Amino acid sequence: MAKTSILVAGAGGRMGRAIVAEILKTPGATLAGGFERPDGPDIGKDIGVLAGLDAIGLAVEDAAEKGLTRAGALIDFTAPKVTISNARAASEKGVAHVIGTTGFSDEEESQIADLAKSIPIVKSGNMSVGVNVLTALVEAGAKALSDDYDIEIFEAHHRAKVDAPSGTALMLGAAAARGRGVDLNQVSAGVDDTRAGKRKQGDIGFSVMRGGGIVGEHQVAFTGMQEVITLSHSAIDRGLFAKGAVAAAQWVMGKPAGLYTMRDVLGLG
Ligand SMILES: NC(=O)C1=CN([C@@H]2O[C@H](COP(=O)(O)OP(=O)(O)OC[C@H]3O[C@@H](n4cnc5c(N)ncnc54)[C@H](OP(=O)(O)O)[C@@H]3O)[C@@H](O)[C@H]2O)C=CC1
Ligand SMILES: O=C(O)C1=N[C@H](C(=O)O)C[C@H](O)C1
Repeated sequence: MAKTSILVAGAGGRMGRAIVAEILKTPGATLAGGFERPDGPDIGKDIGVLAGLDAIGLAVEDAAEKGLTRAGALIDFTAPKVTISNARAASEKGVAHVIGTTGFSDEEESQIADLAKSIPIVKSGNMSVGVNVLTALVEAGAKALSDDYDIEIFEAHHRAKVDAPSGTALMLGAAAARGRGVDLNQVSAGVDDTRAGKRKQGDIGFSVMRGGGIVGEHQVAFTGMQEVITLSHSAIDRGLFAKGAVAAAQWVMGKPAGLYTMRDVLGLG
């Protein structure tokens, strides 16, 4: 099998299944296989059937290692600790890594940056074109408007989402902070605290909702005393993120080691 084929971590997950389906319909993309946790319920099942398609004769494996010997890239939408362990395995085998997982600690972020010294890694909290364009709009808005406009980032997701605020909300917060020339860590409200008390001028606030099957909603509001400007993005289908992830895998194979973002993949600068 060509070393340009793509291995899928968490192939039985919500995103894993969407990614398998996207690889199978993308011209030039080949599926190297998929894996789940060793005691997972999907081990041994046909990956195509799990993705809601016909059988393709590839069974879900119980570890990354075997699949990595066949793959040029690993797409990984799992959980932070799993992704760190996969990044180590990918770097031992010299395989490019596309990371969609969110909710990393600062320590885990720096481990990924270290591993990106030996393999090319694309990492983004949101793989859609729309959100990556939206970050540029938010940065421009924050630059143009004074801190008399309160910035609030609202996100809503399905009931099974684990991390909060979402990776996308944090990307949008970082874009707003860049526009204002401030450090997000110094001005973010709502990430760790309760939001009780008056709003502090210059704070970038985060609000979170969880419910049902919401795929992903994000809004950035700039609220002044006389007007509100709202920029927003709605994800209608997970295939959106899968499409971005497969494009990232095809883009990153053969690139020099380094930590890349979807803005690099999409040529957004
Ligand atoms: N960047 C982006 O554009 C997007 C990012 N995401 C992020 O992707 C991540 C996954 O989301 P989602 O698909 O909804 O979550 P799911 O829980 O549906 O999928 C994660 C999958 O990983 C599996 N898994 C757990 N441990 C391992 C292991 N050791 N090896 C291999 N697989 C393992 C899980 O199995 P089990 O359930 O049995 O534990 C599950 O099947 C989240 O962090 C989410 O925020 C989601 C959408 C878009
Ligand atoms: O968990 C999800 O579902 C999603 N996670 C990503 C995030 O944390 O922003 C991207 C998308 O919104 C869906």
